Amino acid sequence: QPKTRFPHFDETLRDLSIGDINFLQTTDTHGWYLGHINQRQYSADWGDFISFVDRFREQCHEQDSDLLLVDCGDRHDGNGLSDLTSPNGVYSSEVFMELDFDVITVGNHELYVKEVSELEYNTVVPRYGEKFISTNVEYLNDNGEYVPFGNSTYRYFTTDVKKYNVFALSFLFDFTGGNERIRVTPIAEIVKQKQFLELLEEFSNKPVDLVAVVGHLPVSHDWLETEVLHQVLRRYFPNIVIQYFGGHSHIRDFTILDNKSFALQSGRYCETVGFLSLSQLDQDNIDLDRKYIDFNLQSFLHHTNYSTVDGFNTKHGLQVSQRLTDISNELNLSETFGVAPHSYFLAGADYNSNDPNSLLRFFENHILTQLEPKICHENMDPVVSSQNNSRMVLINTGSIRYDLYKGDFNRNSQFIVSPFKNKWKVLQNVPADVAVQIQPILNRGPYIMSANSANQLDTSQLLSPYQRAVNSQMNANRLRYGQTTVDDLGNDGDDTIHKPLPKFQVPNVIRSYEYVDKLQPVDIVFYDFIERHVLWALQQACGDDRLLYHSLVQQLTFYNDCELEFNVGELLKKYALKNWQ
Ligand SMILES: O=c1ccn([C@@H]2O[C@H](COP(=O)(O)O)[C@@H](O)[C@H]2O)c(=O)[nH]1
Ligand SMILES: [Zn+2]
Ligand SMILES: [Zn+2]
Repeated sequence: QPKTRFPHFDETLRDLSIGDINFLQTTDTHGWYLGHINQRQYSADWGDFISFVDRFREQCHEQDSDLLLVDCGDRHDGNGLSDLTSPNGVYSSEVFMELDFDVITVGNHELYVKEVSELEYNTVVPRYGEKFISTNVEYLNDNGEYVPFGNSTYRYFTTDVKKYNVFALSFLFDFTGGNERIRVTPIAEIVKQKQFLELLEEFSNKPVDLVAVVGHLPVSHDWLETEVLHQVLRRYFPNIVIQYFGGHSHIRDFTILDNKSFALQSGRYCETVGFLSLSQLDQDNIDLDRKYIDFNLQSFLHHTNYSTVDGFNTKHGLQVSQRLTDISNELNLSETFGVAPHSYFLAGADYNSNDPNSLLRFFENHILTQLEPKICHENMDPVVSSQNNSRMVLINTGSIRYDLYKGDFNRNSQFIVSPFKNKWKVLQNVPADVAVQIQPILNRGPYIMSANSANQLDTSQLLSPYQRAVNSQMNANRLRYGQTTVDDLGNDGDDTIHKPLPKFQVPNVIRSYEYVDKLQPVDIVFYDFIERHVLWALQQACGDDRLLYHSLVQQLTFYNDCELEFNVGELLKKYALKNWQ
């Protein structure tokens, strides 16, 4: 980390208002513990955050208040620090675990790959002991038994200062893409199960001052699973505060479920620390504050009343920052592959109007076309038709995770832009009139969330109605671009006042199309992660011609032995080495 991490912004910061019980939330960190090198706004690292938590706890305790720390999962996939080890997360988990959490749980990114789940279960779960919980995710252990993915399905504890009794639960959304060690019971089912209802019954008869649900699911009103859960919890705890913490959709959000129930979600990628305070838990009118703290030293110092970094940093925080530098060197994260001539934006530039700054257009025109067929495994059928056919290479935009910044493009940036190690498959000899329909069909269809199911979500639904509302921030011209959140409490949640970032619609899938003549049959190449979705679209495109659909599907095969060597991140590196020197 360069020493210039302390950003000097002119913006006035909104203060946090400490209450009887206070929370700091992280979610969807995806291994970004080194901080954002290209964005000063989010340039603090995990060591700085550790100092912040310690300093803020001191402040809360001085005011006779509690501080609890929660993490809602998705700690893997999205940064070289996490994804350059095998299994991914070896070093990033070590760094993450330097911080004590009061309640912690899993996200879907701890569950795709078996080795990642094993690492998580065997190291992170024991590290946090009773604080690591999961109510609806189970792990198949080496004895062949399904056990909670965590120490237990709940945690019941008493806070240090106010001696509040907290009953904590944790839920993952209805995720169907887990590996063979994972079993997820959807919320809609678990709320009918005897064992779960008995647990609620048991604790409704114990002293409980607060029910805390630390989950990996969005908090927006249109996410129905939360509503289903809330109705059941309210039956058992009619007059107790129920506080939800959510994640997964990577936004800042706060919703009000009823007069004693609220939900906070704190963004992604170590851009945001969520803050929540609650006071007068036993009254009908709860006093509360929520803030979305930008992940930088200026915010951290401001909220802990420090004026110098030297005074603010704790020994532990500095040690963790040093460890991060050492790991970064060991993994060679700053090895450069070239210099990007300008920035490319995922949602910040308009894909539909062919904006040259659109990352997705750049991928279609220059990156996907770099893919080469390569047959290495003896038992793999050669792709016979590729030489003469046209070719489409199709990916889900969910596999592209972040903007690509002007300047140094290095080993870390490669994983930041696209970390997944998916394999390529090919449908051969697809008639051109059928092939051209695949992308539009998928883009009209539901958002691709998981490999295993045709899913239900519309991309725009990832934003709550409040997020979608037009944001009329004040004095926009003098401010810097950044997050501008509108939630159930209004538009004063961001600790730093920003000018809203441009945000354009992102399609579900993008594709390159290489052809000599548009009538030629097409080889459609795509990530195995979206196989079910592509076959669904192919079926639609074939219409009544079932024979054609079946003969195409029969020839479905791997395109190459691609593994990491040819994933989209590697193609980007290949392009940078050739064109950005
Ligand atoms: O192998 C993979 C795994 C995931 N994806 C994409 O990631 C999102 C889920 O990410 P969250 O951080 O949980 O929101 C999923 O919808 C896919 O779009 C992928 O492309 N390949
Ligand atoms: Zn996530
Ligand atoms: Zn997620």
